[in-house]
Amino acid sequence: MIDIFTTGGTIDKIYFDALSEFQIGPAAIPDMLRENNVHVAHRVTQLMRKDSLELGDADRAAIRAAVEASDAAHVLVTHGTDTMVVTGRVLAGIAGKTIVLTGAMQPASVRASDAEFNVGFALAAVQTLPPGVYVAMNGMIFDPEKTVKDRAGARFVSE
Ligand SMILES: NC(=O)C[C@H](N)C(=O)O
Repeated sequence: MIDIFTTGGTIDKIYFDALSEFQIGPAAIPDMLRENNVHVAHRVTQLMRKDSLELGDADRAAIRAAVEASDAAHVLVTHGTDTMVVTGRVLAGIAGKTIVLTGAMQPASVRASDAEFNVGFALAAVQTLPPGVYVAMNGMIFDPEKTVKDRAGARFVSE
């Protein structure tokens, strides 16, 4: 069983035409898994709908509490990329669980998005990596303690 917690971020953004801007909508991952015929046992819980720049300490504590309370050994967290490593650090030290964070640089709702690739990659990572906390983005696995987002390059890099 993979417990999937969604927190928002660009991966879940949808275009609101009346406002001509993107807002965070319902979690993209349930449709994505169904459309891609993913049958691995999983459960999706939307914890919050926030751009990760708006997450505070209380939000991160709530994410940690949800992960700690999960009975699953494999936990996937979808999250905005700007502060993904910050939340990854807050999730350190939860014993016996493989915890993988992923997200997207472009909304899942747009055609040229990295969302499906990243979610597929993260699903593989969460089922195969040993216990610990990882960021799985754009085909690479990162240690949140030693990683930064390179905003200009739209990628993560190890420090
Ligand atoms: N690509 C993203 O997810 C960036 C967004 N500002 C966030 O961190 O929620």
